[in-house]
Amino acid sequence: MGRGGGRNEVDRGRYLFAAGANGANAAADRLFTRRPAAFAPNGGGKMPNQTKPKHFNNDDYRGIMSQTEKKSTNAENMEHWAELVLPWLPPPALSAASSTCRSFRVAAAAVTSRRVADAARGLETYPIPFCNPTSDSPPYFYFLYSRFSFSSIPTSSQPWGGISSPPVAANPSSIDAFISSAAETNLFSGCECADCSLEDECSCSGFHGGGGMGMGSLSECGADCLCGLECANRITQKGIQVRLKIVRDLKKGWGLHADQVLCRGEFICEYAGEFVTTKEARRRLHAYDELASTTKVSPALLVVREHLPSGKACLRVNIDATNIGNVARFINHSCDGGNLMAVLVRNSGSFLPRLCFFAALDISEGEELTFSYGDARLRQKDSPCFCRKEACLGFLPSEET
Ligand SMILES: C[S@@+](CC[C@H](N)C(=O)[O-])C[C@H]1O[C@@H](n2cnc3c(N)ncnc32)[C@H](O)[C@@H]1O
Repeated sequence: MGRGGGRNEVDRGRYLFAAGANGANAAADRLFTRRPAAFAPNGGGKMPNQTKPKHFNNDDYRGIMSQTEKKSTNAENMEHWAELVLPWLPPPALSAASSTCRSFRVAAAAVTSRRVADAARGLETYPIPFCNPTSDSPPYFYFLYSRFSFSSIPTSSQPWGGISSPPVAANPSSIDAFISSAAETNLFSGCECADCSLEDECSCSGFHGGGGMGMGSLSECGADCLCGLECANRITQKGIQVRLKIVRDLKKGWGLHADQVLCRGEFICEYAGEFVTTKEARRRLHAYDELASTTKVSPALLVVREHLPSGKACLRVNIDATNIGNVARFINHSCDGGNLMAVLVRNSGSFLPRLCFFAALDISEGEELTFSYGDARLRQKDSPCFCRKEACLGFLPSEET
């Protein structure tokens, strides 16, 4: 929008918002019922029996009416525009827009409060609110939301904080789209069970202890299976089914907390983000390190190593949730291993595993959810750890790339 155009909108918006659509209509109603003297062409005086003044016909009233209607329509248009545009803006642009006129300021405040109320943008079963008791930062963290991991950026922008239906998120089948030629060459095929919950019947299901980094691994039904999303062997494919919240800590930044009691073994969430190659992961880690020295960036690039059964090879999976991912990107590190158990989950027919979190023990409402970021290896630029556990080593584990 040009400068002049913007100013024009500002002036119109300010005036119209002050008048208000209802106020304008009410004024128009009064015009027709009482016909105040001020509108009489003779400059006033009594209008006996509420009759029309001489020389002042219905067309004059219609003219006044249509002007009033136009103003109220413009006000409605401004509000409509604000609702369409503002949810697409990242915080700096939203704040710039809110300073242009009163309608935009009101609309921007509404967008912000809807963002604070649900980090998941209506894409999960329950809203996941931001809670900031510290006031040391903006009231929410801005990122694009994806319920599941994906292999290429699905969209460069996404509305957040609007009142319309939620944005479309990547779905579990996008994982399978990233897959291997194995499925195409029919090396894997899905199950055809009548009921996959009967373990000995379904070839897809199974839990194996000690996968990558000492984690367990789990197999679930996949894209080639005949069962649907309701299948009992797709626990991790239905998104987050428990109540969570994101709480700000002065030392650790945002952290994910339980907002209900969670039982040991319960599925919490997947670590959703973008699958990147190791070369790209190295490039990004380097860039995030550089940025961290000048800005408050909080990188969320996780490297998972899965040791293959032969013991000789290892599959490395890099998941970057720094800018696009789900709320697992807020899970902080704990030196004692935390209360979450990381499990590698592979959908039948998929080559790449997904990293999923289950409750490692019973968790009370309000408790922070944490896990161990891995073996602590001191890097040159080590970051201090504030997990506040007895076992704390004093610095965060970090990946040697
Ligand atoms: C995956 S993010 C976790 C969410 C992050 N706290 C935020 O505000 O976005 C990882 C970053 O969180 C911070 N962090 C995580 N665990 C921490 C801990 N125990 N002590 C201090 N900082 C921690 C570090 O800045 C780390 O680079």
